[in-house]
Amino acid sequence: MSSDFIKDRGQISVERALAEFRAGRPVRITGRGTSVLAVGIEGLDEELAAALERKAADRARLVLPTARLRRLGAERASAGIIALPEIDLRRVMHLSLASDARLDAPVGCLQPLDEAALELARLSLVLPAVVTVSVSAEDPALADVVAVSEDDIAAFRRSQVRSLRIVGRAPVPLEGASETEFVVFRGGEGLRDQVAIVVGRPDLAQTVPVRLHSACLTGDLFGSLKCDCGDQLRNTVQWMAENGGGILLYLDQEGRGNGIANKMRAYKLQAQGFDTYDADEILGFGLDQRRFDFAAEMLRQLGVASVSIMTNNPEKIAALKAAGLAVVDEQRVIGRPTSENIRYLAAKRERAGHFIDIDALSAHLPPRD
Ligand SMILES: Nc1nc2c(ncn2[C@@H]2O[C@H](COP(=O)(O)OP(=O)(O)OP(=O)(O)O)[C@@H](O)[C@H]2O)c(=O)[nH]1
Ligand SMILES: [Zn+2]
Repeated sequence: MSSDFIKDRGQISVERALAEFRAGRPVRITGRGTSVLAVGIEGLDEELAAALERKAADRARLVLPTARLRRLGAERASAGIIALPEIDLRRVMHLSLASDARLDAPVGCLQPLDEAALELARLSLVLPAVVTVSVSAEDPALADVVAVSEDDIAAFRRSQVRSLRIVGRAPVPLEGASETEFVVFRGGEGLRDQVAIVVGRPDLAQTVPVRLHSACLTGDLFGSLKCDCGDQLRNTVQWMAENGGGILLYLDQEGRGNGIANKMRAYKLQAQGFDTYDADEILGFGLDQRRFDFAAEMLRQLGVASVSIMTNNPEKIAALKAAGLAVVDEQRVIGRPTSENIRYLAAKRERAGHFIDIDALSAHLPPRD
């Protein structure tokens, strides 16, 4: 395509690669004079496995993140690979996903481009488990496979913050908050636009109450009893409307940034007794994959410099401070405790240091029906 239409070739090639990964098709990753074909395990079937093996210049590799390798019994500081003499689908799925799986081979060090393949999986919100095979860069049969460079993958998240821009805004009266404006940004994390909800008329020259709210379909929309997000969302808007206004950032970070499909996989594991963080670790996710640098940029573009942040999450406070915003004070945002979410809230406090008073919450648990 002519350069008239292409402004940021690198960002575009990553966006195309994300679409391929989500469709379960392989992508060719290039860099350091080498090339690999990479495919997320969700897209793997017998036919694709055989095609990869035909193209492979050496043995296929299953690339797994630190969290998953830890679950398999290998304590490591970085991701690693398990060599695949043959791409045996049953073995690949078991090693990548089963909650009772243990290592059946030594873990090797990442080979060039393997980490880029894993980052592509994370960015495309599929399971963070990838099969890679080294291939020759000149193979004509790979001409129609979407190619992307290792460097462009590594730079993508930063470019998404840099390119963040307002693409639309309009008044949307809400129940209990009639003077509200939705401001839509393109860029940031996730695969959809981000929305800043300006409640009332906050004086941007003063300290502005703000909340960084990660999207939670189950809680925000359907009133899930498994978390406190829906209450936090509505209570925050209500409080802002009654107290001089504020800004709620509604961020495309479903599932602590892992996406709704992975959150449902985690919920299925939670139904088997795992807590919210162990369930994520079984799937290969660390404690919390989210970043909030782009949220700070959204506030900056809205003209906010000094904030009173409404959260229990120390990571969010630290992120706004690191981005240079003045965090003047913090307000806790607590939803109703339920017998289904009290363990989730306790885990956030015990394992992620959230400022949640579990004893006070437990005292208000509704009687078991
Ligand atoms: N992976 C995973 N994500 C979850 C689970 N329960 C809720 N979430 C997600 O957790 C996030 C909660 O977002 P927030 O309420 O903005 O943030 P927080 O980290 O809880 O901190 P606060 O600002 O104090 O609420 C959303 O992305 C939810 O989809 C779970 O069990 N597993
Ligand atoms: Zn939730």
